[in-house]
Amino acid sequence: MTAPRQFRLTLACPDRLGIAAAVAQCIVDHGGWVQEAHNHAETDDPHFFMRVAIEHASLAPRLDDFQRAFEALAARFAMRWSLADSARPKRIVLMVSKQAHCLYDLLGRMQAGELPGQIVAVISNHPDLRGLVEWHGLPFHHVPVTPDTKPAAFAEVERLHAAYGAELIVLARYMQVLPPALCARQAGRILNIHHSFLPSFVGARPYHQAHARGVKLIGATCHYVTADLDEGPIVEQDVIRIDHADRIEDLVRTGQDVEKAVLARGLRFHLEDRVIVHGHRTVVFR
Ligand SMILES: Nc1nc2c(c(=O)[nH]1)N[C@@H](CN(C=O)c1ccc(C(=O)N[C@@H](CCC(=O)O)C(=O)O)cc1)CN2
Repeated sequence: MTAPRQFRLTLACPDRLGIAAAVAQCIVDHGGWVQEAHNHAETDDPHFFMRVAIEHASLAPRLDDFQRAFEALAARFAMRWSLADSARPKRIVLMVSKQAHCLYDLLGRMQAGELPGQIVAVISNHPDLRGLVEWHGLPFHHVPVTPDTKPAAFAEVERLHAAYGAELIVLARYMQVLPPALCARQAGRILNIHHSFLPSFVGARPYHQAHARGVKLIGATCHYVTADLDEGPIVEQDVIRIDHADRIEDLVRTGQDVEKAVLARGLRFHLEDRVIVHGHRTVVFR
């Protein structure tokens, strides 16, 4: 059963009286039929966040009028907003190094029609996973990264990103640090799966750190990528219990299942326009 086609309106602005009423009125004035609505008022730093799912057929006939009217409303409330069509899946470039578990999972979800987005290509700094990707009928690009070649390598990544018309990069266990300029140009459009329950154990070897520390819970974190390693706004997290008998390889095996589930959930929230970034934090209308 395919999900009903809808527009997803998301917005954020300084909080004040009448925002929700004005938004609802603008939708009704243009025949919009609301199917789902969430809002959140941040009290510490007074800000208002809203996501409204509108039946596509109800608004489509007057879409241009609605967008003009909403632009005027947005100016009145100093709002940042976006309107997405659920029938136009976002184009995704996956990046991976050698570990395949998250790539396998996302390719499987794509194959099963579960992923509300379109994977258009895979980029890796190793050749190892070419066969798996091409078996799924997707283009694979091997872009090696060494300290000397890093600037040219990421220039090639950005060229491919533009060539595929990508709207999202997903780091599915990509083990190279992205340069600040790329992070800035694609702010809010790069997701990473980090194999720890952040802010604990940043870096490339969190399972080793977790084992050494003797923690009883390990986890994974899906976050937007910024120039500051593993510091980006968090979209989704989860944990799983371990114990004294677990060796590092047991943590890696157990953790992989959490990584796959957290990345799939975080990616779906982004693809369904359920995430609004606010400074260093996110509002997620699950
Ligand atoms: N600008 C950013 N780039 C990346 C981030 C990020 O948050 N900001 N996350 C990483 C993923 N990651 C952990 O989740 C991670 C990957 C790699 C390293 C690291 O230290 N890499 C070494 C090389 C390691 C190797 O070759 O195996 C390095 O780049 O020198 C830390 C954390 C993806 N990129």
